[in-house]
Amino acid sequence: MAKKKTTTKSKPKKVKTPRKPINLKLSRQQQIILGSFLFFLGIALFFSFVSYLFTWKVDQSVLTDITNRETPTANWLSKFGAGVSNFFIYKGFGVSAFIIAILLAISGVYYFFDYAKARLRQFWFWGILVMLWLSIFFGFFHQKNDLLGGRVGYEINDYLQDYLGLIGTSFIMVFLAIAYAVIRLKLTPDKVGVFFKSTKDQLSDEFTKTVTDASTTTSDTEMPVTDNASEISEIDTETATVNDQTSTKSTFEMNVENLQPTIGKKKKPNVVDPPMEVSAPDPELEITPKVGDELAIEIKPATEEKEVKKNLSDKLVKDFGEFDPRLELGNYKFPPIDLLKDYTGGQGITINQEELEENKNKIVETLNNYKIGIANIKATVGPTVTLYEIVPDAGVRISKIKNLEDDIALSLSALGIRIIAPIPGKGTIGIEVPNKNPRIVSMRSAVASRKFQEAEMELPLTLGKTISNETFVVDLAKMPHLLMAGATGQGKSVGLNAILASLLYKKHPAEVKFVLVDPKKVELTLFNKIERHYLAKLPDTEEAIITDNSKVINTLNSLCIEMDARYDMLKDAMCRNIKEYNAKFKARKLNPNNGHKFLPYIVLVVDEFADLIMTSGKEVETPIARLAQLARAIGIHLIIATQRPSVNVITGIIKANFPARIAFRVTSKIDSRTILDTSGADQLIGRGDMLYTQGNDVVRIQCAFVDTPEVERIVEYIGGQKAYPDAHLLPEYIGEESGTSLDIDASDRDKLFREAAEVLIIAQQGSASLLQRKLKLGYNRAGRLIDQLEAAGIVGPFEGSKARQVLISDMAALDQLLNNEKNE
Ligand SMILES: Nc1ncnc2c1ncn2[C@@H]1O[C@H](COP(=O)(O)OP(=O)(O)OP(=O)(O)O)[C@@H](O)[C@H]1O
Repeated sequence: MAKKKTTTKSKPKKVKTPRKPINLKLSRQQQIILGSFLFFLGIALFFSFVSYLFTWKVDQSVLTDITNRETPTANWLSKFGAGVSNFFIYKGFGVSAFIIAILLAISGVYYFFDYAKARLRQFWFWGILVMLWLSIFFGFFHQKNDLLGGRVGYEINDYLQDYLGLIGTSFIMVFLAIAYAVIRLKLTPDKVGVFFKSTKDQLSDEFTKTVTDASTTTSDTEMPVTDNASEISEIDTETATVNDQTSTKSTFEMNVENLQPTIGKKKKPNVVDPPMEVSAPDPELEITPKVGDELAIEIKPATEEKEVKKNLSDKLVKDFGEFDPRLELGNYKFPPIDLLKDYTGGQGITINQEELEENKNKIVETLNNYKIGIANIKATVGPTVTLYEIVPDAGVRISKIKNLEDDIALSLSALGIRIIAPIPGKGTIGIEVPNKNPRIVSMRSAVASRKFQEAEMELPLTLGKTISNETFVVDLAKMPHLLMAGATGQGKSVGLNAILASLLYKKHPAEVKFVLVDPKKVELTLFNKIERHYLAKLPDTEEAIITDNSKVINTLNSLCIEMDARYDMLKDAMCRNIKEYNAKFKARKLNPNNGHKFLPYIVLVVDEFADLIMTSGKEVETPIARLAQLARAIGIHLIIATQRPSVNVITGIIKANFPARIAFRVTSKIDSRTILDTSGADQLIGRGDMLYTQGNDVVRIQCAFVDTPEVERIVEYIGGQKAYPDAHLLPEYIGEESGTSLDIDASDRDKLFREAAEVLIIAQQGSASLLQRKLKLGYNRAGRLIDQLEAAGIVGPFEGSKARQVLISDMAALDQLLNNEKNE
């Protein structure tokens, strides 16, 4: 049992681990080197073999001592030549060993010029077969010459003859030769017949034509062909005979050869006599079957035109392979599934027959009390809820059952009863009744499910299990933004963690980046550990996780800048979405020198949206709405969670752009309507019980449970691995307020500017209250002075409750700074 468990554990891990396939393909350089080597090896063997044919007798005697440097050899390639030739020819395949040398040289050429290797494989296959055949064939002549068939040929031939005799062996050899001709040379008796016949016909045609032409021409004997004059006279006499005898075959046969050069040089003999039979086909002549010929047409297969791929991107991909965004963290290991806890102890759902029976009776009874008969009832047991599907008697109005929701709930004395009338696409009415002993759906079971592991999605999320106990997996990229709402303590944070964990289990750090906004300051802090792997932040900020509402505005605006930049890149690359763009970039079709780069998905998670809207209102809503409207194509997706699903938080513009919504339990029907546009979320039982909609159907899901220690283990596992040097940097956004304070003109400075600077430099403390005290100023003037000093670079930026840093160490440095300013 325990063993079994471990195997199921390791399986999904296997699926996830990004293993780089071993690339057996040779690079172009390697191909050229191998090609040259094989070519010269082939040529060397060829020369050795040729030389061996003449020198083998001389070298035979020294073969035993061939490794000795002093041994003299006659072969052109010395000891190497004598040795390999002896091996391949004498001990091997006889003279047919030349085929090996030729094959090696051809292979060299193929590799050198990078021709398709399929043909090369064919060459080797058939080459070796032919070599063996020849070697065995020459084995017949072993008595005459040892070298012809070599040892291999002789032995095989001898062996065959022992069993089959000379005749049997000969038959086999002939059979093999026929088989070769048919398979390799595609020769069939019909073809041979057609070939001979058509050659004959063609020749006869040509001859007829020539002869006819000749007959129509007068005084052709004076044609200006001097060098063939003797031939012409010869032909003339011959053809004269033909004319007389109505073409005797033998006569013409003699003439064909003589005729040809004459025809070629447009000499037209003065003869009219076409009938002829040609029995000497010229293999060089092309066969062009005539239309209407009763013979079979020979079809010349059209040769496939070779595609010329001289594209730069193809060359780059060939030389360097596709761009691999994971390469920088090539050794990154995805978190193993063991980091997650199994809350169910490996058990599935336990069905409590008694409970089912009891609930069924109560439902039937309640409905009967209202005179509603039931034709059929069926139960589907889920992790927390059981769905009773009823088919009412004919004629019962559905709305009547829907109105009885509260009565059924009362009679079942249970919270969280939801009536779905009718169940879309099923023609039944569903009554969801919570189980007495709900079962936790562990994140482990959801992550380990085949559905999640094999999900071919861009950003797969496993949210939990449906009522029929199926793992529910959706693609965030398709949503494309998600709105989550639910009263406090109903499982929102767990849901967010489940979503983040899903992505951590499926996506490499190079492929997805998170921007985490956590006004509650405690929910997402754990993810700090994976800052340099998975988080994105603004340049010059220390913490990647944003807990300060005022900074959220900058981040959102920065994301808008990133969005616009990505759109420009997509436009430039002529792609419609990030998927196409990244595919093109991976295929090296986009030049990084033109600003193109691999674009990771960016997922913005806001844990408490209501808080943000309260503090920043429009300033937050506008960029969020912009992102929600436009960012789907360029891979920025928003997940927004809120405790208070009221209309001033989830405004119309936000709702319109968040078609995918999750509702945990809420306190009122109105809240449920605000999130889902329908009631139902108010009847959930809490603890991860949720409704999910992506526009049309509402699905009830038990959210996967992932506890804080589990998340901690995951982030520690990831955080402990090699990371990028910094978090992913978003484009810089300069807020409006900061801009005004830095633009203060030197001429507009306060009269006390220099004095104030001196006070702060002496005290090395950049505080407005110090100026107030020392220079006896009011708060506003001191504040303005501090702003001017910051603009001049004398004090640092505002640091909350701490005093500002003084950037100038002494008076000399101050003088220098002010002088420099004057000179500018
Ligand atoms: N999917 C779940 N399965 C089982 N129990 C759950 C599940 N989700 C949440 N719970 C239980 O509910 C408790 C509260 O969950 P969670 O902290 O996610 O609520 P919340 O909605 O984020 O609350 P708040 O808004 O106050 O942060 C958890 O501690 C856990 O015991």
